Amino acid sequence: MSDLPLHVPDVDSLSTNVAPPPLSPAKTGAAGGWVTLDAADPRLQAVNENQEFTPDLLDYMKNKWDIVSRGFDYNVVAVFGSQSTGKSTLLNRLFGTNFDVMDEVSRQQTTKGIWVSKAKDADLLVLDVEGTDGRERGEDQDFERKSALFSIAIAEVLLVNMWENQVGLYNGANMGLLKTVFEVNLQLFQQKGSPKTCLFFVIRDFTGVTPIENLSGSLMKDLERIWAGLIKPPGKEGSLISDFFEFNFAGLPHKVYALQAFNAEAQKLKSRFYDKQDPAYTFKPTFHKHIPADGFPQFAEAIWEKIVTNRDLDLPTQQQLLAQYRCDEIMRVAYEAFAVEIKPYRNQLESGKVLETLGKETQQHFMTALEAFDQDGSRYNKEVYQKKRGEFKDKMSQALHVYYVQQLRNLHKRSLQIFNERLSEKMRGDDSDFALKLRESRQEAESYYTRVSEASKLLEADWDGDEYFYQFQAEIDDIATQKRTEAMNRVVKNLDRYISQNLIEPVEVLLNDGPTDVWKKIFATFTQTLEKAETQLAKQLAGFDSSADEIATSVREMKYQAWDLMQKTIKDEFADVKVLERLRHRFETRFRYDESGVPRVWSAGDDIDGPFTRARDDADQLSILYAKMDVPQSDLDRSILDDDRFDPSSFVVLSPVRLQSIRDKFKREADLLFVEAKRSIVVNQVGPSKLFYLMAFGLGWNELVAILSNPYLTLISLLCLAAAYAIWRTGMTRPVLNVARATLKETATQISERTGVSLDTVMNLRNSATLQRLERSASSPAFHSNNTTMRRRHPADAADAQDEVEMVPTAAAAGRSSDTISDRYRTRDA
Ligand SMILES: Nc1nc2c(ncn2[C@@H]2O[C@H](COP(=O)(O)OP(=O)(O)OP(=O)(O)O)[C@@H](O)[C@H]2O)c(=O)[nH]1
Repeated sequence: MSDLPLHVPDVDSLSTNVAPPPLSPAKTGAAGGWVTLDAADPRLQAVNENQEFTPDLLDYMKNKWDIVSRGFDYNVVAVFGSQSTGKSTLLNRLFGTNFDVMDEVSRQQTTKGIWVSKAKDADLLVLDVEGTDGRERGEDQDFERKSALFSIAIAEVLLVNMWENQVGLYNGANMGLLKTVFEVNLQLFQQKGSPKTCLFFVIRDFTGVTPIENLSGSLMKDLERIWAGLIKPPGKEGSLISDFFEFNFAGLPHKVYALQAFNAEAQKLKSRFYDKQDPAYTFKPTFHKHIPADGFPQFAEAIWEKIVTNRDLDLPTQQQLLAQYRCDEIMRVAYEAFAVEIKPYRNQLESGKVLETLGKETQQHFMTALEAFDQDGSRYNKEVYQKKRGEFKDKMSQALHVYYVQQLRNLHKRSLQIFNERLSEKMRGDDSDFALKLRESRQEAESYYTRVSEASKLLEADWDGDEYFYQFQAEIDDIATQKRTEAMNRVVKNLDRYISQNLIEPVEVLLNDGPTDVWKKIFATFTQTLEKAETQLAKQLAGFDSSADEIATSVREMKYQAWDLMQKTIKDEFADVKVLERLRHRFETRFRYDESGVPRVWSAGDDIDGPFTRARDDADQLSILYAKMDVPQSDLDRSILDDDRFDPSSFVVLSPVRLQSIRDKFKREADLLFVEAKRSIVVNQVGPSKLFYLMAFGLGWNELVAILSNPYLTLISLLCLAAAYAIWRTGMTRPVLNVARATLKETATQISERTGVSLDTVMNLRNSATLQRLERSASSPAFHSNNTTMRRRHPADAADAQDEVEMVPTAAAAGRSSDTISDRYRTRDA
């Protein structure tokens, strides 16, 4: 802080000591916007009309004012107020400066820009600032805001100069301007612990009618009200105006009409700036900005730069405000009409429709609304109008963008539908050329999407629908992959069908025939089928744009699946029952039929044991043949052998234990068939002997003669013979015998009822005798020599055997082929 001299120069002497300042027109002829003064003039234009900061401040502070070496011992005061309110006069009076004072006659603005000078006899920098509300700048408040903010930021004391009659006025007292300045100052320069600034209100032409306390109270109310309305930055929301400012007030009487009083009050006021002992001394240490004097030029320049580049000060003029208000109003009306016009599209779009003419129609509504806005809005401030026009276009564009997005969503669904429909049409029942069909369907769907989405755009807008299109493409990719997989599965399934048709039946036939090279033939069939299937698969997969790798993998998989199918087929075919059936079939074919395929009817003396042994051994050999796939594994396709799932043990079809079990079962069945054959001989042998006929003839001679000698009996006998012949000739023998049997049965029933003997006993007399004979035959040594494993039969088996004996001649008589053997087995099993 400078030690200002205790002597306060007399204001009158100051005014007389200072040479009258030249009028401004004489000082404004310099180039580059700077006002040049002669070298002796100690004033400097710190900021010119172009808002440029002087490069000479340091030079002035050093060479002209000798203040640069004062460290912190200097002060800064600035003035703020409306134009031509005597600011420069006040400064000159108080601080002995020689700022320009307005010419009374022309009454034109004097101070332009910001001027700085040093106070006489004090280390005090004084800033004279261009007045506010000047007619020269009109509505452009830009500079006055910046200069006021600059003054508050760098000065410890800001003299707010105003006429007494301006107190209480909002604009007249520059309250609006101060509000803006406070707001920006708070944002830009006020930190926690920042020094306060003194706002020193100097009421000019003060009459004293209203005491200064009342005027100051009124001003404070206004100031607190505008402070309350400030937009305060975060952290300072609850701050008070007194946190940043202190306030002083002083009244100066009319300079012309009360000159003496003016001089006296000016002298007192001056004392408050010069005399530290004055109780009302103004420059308190708390106001000092703590900038050393040699850094002040840089500090002031930096502050100015920050202010001129701050956008918050770009506030509108009255014209602009009016234009804003009117344009907003015009925009509101135009937008309402526009909203009504476009509303119907919303409902249609929300119902999922694709509106192919959406872009064209909304464009028309857009242009109509814009024209309505232009018609009225264009009459107002061009800058504001253009800005609002842009806002209006944005607003309409945003509303239509919602429609556009909904349209794209609907379009997405519709285009996918088109894709699916086209692909399904092309693929109907035909999976060939899948890739080509897919490409065509996709192209159709995509071009539809692109065409409609482009047509849905607003010409003025820069909407980007790419993201939606990519989503659409991604979904097509997913569907295409799914369809491709489905189609490929169908191809593979068809191949599976082909393979099973060409594999299962031939394998079954080969196994039934059982040639000695059965496995070789089965493998040959398998390899042949695989080769054909591979060719077919490769050909079909080529239509899917499959890579060579993909095809190779599919072929490998197909081959292994074929092998798996063959294994399953063989497993099914080698269930115990089926193997036994085949062995039995083989045995019967050899044993029951001769080489020409004619069924054998065994008669006494026939060699049964020989054919039996050969047939049984032949079937037994077949079982051994079945037990293992008798082919080298290397015959199998390499890719099957290399597959992880391949099991080398799968070549063993029947395990030794199972094989033995099947052979045992088969031998038991063969033995049974052997017994059947033996029984059939016994049955054939049963019948009346020649002796029986001779005895019957001898014993019946008398009855024959008696019949022949009696004409009636002869006639009856002849009739019986004729009837018998007729029955024989007409093939009615069996029905007649059946009738006879039924009669016999009925007779036996009657006898049983009357005699009390059981019916079974009566009916089975003949069979029991036969059975006994068979049992004896079955236990003969010849039988046992051919069947070492045969065991003694249970009586219950013997009863079964009897039924079989009766079936043999019946089957043979019906001429059934060997194919019906299994049926007979089933009958027997049941
Ligand atoms: N009535 C009255 N007139 C004054 C007073 N002080 C100065 N004037 C006159 O008012 C006119 C303007 O004075 P300036 O000091 O140039 O006013 P200013 O506010 O600096 O003007 P600008 O720099 O142009 O804004 C001059 O003709 C002064 O003689 C005052 O206290 N009362």
